[in-house]
Formats: sequence, C-alpha cells, structure tokens
Amino acid sequence: MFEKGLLAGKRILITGGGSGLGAAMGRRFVELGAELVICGRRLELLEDTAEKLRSDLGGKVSAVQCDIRDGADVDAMMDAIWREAPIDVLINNAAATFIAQTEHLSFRAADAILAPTLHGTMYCTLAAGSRWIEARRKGVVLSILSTSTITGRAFTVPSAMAKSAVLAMTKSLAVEWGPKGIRTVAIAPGAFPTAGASGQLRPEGRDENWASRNPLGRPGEHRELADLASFLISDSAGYINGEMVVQDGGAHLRSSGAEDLLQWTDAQWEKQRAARARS
Ligand SMILES: CCCCCCCCC/C=C/C(=O)SCCNC(=O)CCNC(=O)[C@H](O)C(C)(C)COP(=O)(O)OP(=O)(O)OC[C@H]1O[C@@H](n2cnc3c(N)ncnc32)[C@H](O)[C@@H]1OP(=O)(O)O
Ligand SMILES: NC(=O)C1=CN([C@@H]2O[C@H](COP(=O)(O)OP(=O)(O)OC[C@H]3O[C@@H](n4cnc5c(N)ncnc54)[C@H](OP(=O)(O)O)[C@@H]3O)[C@@H](O)[C@H]2O)C=CC1
Repeated sequence: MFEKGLLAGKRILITGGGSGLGAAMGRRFVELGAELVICGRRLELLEDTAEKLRSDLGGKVSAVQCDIRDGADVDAMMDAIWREAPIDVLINNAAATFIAQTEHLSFRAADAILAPTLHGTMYCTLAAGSRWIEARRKGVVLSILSTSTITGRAFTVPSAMAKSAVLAMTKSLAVEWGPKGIRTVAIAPGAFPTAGASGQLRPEGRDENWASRNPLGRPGEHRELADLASFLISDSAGYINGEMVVQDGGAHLRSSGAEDLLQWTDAQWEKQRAARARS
C-alpha cells in the first residue's frame, strides 16, 4: 500500500525490537527503506532477529543490548548509536505487564511494570529528544500504548497507569517539542497476539475469547499495526502531532477486554499465584 522508499533515509530505534510487535514493525520499516537499530535485554534474541532481517531483506539492521529501566544504560546506548549516526525516529515499544488482583501486588511487582513501561519510555524519549534539540535535528517519537488509556483496565492496573502517563507525555511534548521539529504520536493497539502478550495475559484457564468479542470477529494482524506505524512516522504524516490512533477493530467500544476476569473466583486467582510461584 506504500511506495517502496517511504522510509528511505530514516534511521529508526525500536525498543523491544527483538520480539513481537517490535520485530514486526522493524521488518516493515526495513522493507520500506529504513535503517534499523533494535534494543532489549536479551542480546541473543536481538541478534537473531537482526540477522533474519538482514538475510531476508538485505537492509542495515543492528542490535544493542539495553535495559531501558536503567537511565545510564539508555544514555550509553544513545551515545553508541549517535557515534555511528543519529536516529530520526524513536519507537517506544518495550513494556511489561501481567494480570493480577491489584491488592495482591507487592511494591516490587508494581515497579516491575512501571519501571520499563513508564520510566524506561521517559528515559528513551529524553535521551533522544535532548540530542535532537541540541543538534537542531527533527525527530519523531511513536509510543505503543493501549486502549486502557481510554477505558482503564482492571487487573492490569500498573500497565494502564503507565500507558496513560505516556499518552500524557505524547500530548504534552507535542506542544513543547513541536516547535523544535519533533512530533510525538502514539498507537493504541487492541489484541494483536504475540508470545509476550499471551504469556503474560492468558494464563491457563483464561479464555477471554478476544476474537468473538471483537466487533470485527478477529484479532489484529501484525502487518496492520506495522503499516499504521510506518505511516505515522513517515513524512506523509508530518501534520499529525500529539495524537493516539486506536487500532482495535472497535473492541474498546464494547469493553476494556478484562471483564471476564471479574468472574474469576478467589480460588482461581490463588491457583494462578501458586502456579507462578512454582514456575
Ligand atoms: C479490548 C482490547 C483487549 C486488550 C488487549 C490486551 C492489551 C494489552 C496491553 C499491554 C500488553 C503488554 O504490555 S504485552 C507485553 C508483555 N511483555 C512483557 O511483559 C515482557 C516483559 N516482561 C518481563 O520482563 C517479566 O515478565 C516481568 C515479570 C514483567 C518483569 O520481570 P522482572 O525480572 O523485572 O521481575 P521479577 O524479578 O520476576 O519480579 C518482580 C516482582 O514482580 C512480581 N511478579 C512477577 N510476575 C508476577 C505476576 N504474574 N503476578 C504478580 N506478581 C508478579 C514478583 O513476584 C516480584 O515481586 P516480589 O515477589 O515482591 O519480589
Ligand atoms: N500484543 C498485544 O496484543 C498488545 C501489545 N501492546 C504493546 O505492544 C508492545 C509490544 O508488546 P508485544 O510485542 O506484545 O510483547 P513482547 O513481550 O514481545 O515485547 C516486549 C519487548 O520489550 C522488551 N523489554 C521488556 N522490558 C525491557 C527492558 N527493561 N529494557 C529493554 N527492553 C525491554 C522485551 O525484550 P527483552 O525481554 O529481551 O528485554 C520484548 O522484546 C508493548 O508496549 C505492549 O504493551 C499493547 C496492546 C496490545
């Protein structure tokens, strides 16, 4: 649907680009002519993904190990990237979540979600934005959020809080950094099956029936999200700033997607906690 060189000349960093939606976006960006850097904690996974993209598509793809919860690590990554060449686009994709009864969350458990999803996203945005502004370069920040920013979402409260905060960042920076040539935009995906999301959100016994509850009767396809992201970071979307685009088949207009869990009994939650303790 796009001209082949839509993203030619753009150097793009995707956090969490080694797996799931990050890897799907990366593939599409390279197909459309971009140069790619992917980061995450698992270097082997990143290198495998980068190698596959290079061998399939012949593009320039590099992998950097970085834990975005650590500001010093983020700065070191950005310095290393910049030494080669500045990026033009940052994709805030890395995040964490799991389902839990909120009253059973320890402070450490809350932080395990908030640290990458909120703080890590802020660190990456600051590290890229300050470098762009200092060099008077243009830039685009695309953050992958969730429809919990609209509906809230029971049983994934720290994730809903963090995603909502990043939406606030997206709107606020649109005003503050727009005049400096930096656009901030976001996507709120509905259910796009990935190993990461299924592992965290669909423990044994949960059949939330995403497909049949979706107005369009199906989950999202990775390619659909990758295409929307490609458009939003491209120059064709140059007048879109501070906006979050929902891509969920209309699902959030029916429910937040977590209501099935209201039917879970305490015994079911107890079983879920015990299974986790054993793993
Ligand atoms: C309509 C549309 C439809 C809706 C469609 C769906 C919309 C989904 C929106 C969002 C989707 C996503 O984000 S999908 C992305 C999913 N991907 C990920 O989560 C990848 C990253 N995940 C991770 O790194 C890990 O899984 C995670 C546990 C989160 C963090 O790892 P860490 O090593 O930092 O953490 P740990 O040291 O293991 O644990 C830290 C503390 O957290 C606790 N903890 C860990 N897992 C826990 C759990 N399941 N339940 C309770 N507590 C837990 C531990 O007991 C520790 O607390 P103490 O015992 O007190 O020490
Ligand atoms: N799939 C879906 O249905 C939906 C997904 N989303 C959002 O889409 C994005 C991608 O999720 P998805 O692809 O499904 O899941 P994944 O689990 O595949 O993606 C998460 C990625 O983030 C990386 N990551 C996690 N923590 C850190 C960290 N501290 N530092 C650096 N990287 C980190 C992981 O790599 P590593 O572990 O190696 O660090 C992993 O590659 C997330 O923002 C998620 O909230 C939103 C709504 C629905």
